[in-house]
Amino acid sequence: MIELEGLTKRFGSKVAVDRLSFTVRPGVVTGFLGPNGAGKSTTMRMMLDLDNPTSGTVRIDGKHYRDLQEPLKYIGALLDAKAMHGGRTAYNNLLCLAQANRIPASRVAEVLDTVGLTAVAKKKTKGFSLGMGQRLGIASALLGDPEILMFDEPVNGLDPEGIHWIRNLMKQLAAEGRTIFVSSHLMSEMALTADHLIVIGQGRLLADTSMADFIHQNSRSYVRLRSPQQERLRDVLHESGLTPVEAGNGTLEIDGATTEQVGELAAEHRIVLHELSSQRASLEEAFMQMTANAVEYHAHSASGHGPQWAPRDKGA
Ligand SMILES: Nc1ncnc2c1ncn2[C@@H]1O[C@H](COP(=O)(O)OP(=O)(O)OP(=O)(O)O)[C@@H](O)[C@H]1O
Repeated sequence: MIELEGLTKRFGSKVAVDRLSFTVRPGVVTGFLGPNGAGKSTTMRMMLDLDNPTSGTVRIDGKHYRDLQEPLKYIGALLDAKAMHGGRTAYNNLLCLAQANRIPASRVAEVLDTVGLTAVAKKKTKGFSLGMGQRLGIASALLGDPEILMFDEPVNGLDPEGIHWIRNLMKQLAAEGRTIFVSSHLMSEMALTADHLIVIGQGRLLADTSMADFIHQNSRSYVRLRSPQQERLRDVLHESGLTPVEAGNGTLEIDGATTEQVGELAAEHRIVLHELSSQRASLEEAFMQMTANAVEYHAHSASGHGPQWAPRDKGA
């Protein structure tokens, strides 16, 4: 378990992390979301004692990081996959880390196997692709067999097979009862991986909720339908107090209705339906909706000369 209480970090006059309090629990994958510059990396660095908080605390299984004996056995992290020694082989990079943390050398081969790098174990890492570097970074996080794992943008540079692999790995580690904390900008991927979400904007906590509740609370849900008898259907819907809206391609959308309600109404009036579905916005839409006012930079698209980045008004 990771517990943050009033965690704050200032860089000069810039408040990068602003009184963050939340708990990352075991047994689930917790996604960490926020627009660029929201303070995610700074928060993760403070969790690992790589940055000192200006105020507030982080506890790892009830203790400060610096009080953990052999911390890699408590918490493993992938923050910067390029942080390996390029002149050393994959095996030797991990062996050095293992020896420095009193982890048995036999564990190196195990984690190389877990991440699929056994065949290149004896190759120097400077020749590694981005994806291989990510896998090696994940191997180093797993080295101490920790109960808590933290991944900053783990799918960065991975191909579809690699993305699928890391998704399953995180789910499997969570199912083993471990605490998994992961940041990503890839919303579609996060939607498939995380059970719980922590969302921050401009250093502040915006949401600490389940994935399902987050999408439910921050997006529109509606019923979509198509019928070859659209005029008649519209009349029937209106008579029942519903307000269908034309959505193009012969499709109607109705807010505040259920598929059961609309389906039964259509059947009652012997109206043929070619489509009847319940629609919910994606995590990406919900995220954009929630963080709209917490994005540091927005593109001006009206110029016709490509995006120009400009600071947004940072009121409340
Ligand atoms: N060492 C530093 N000195 C000064 N400002 C910093 C420093 N590190 C981060 N910041 C600022 O703190 C804010 C939060 O940065 P951080 O990298 O934690 O955000 P992030 O959510 O990880 O962003 P991204 O999604 O772009 O990686 C940003 O405004 C950044 O410019």
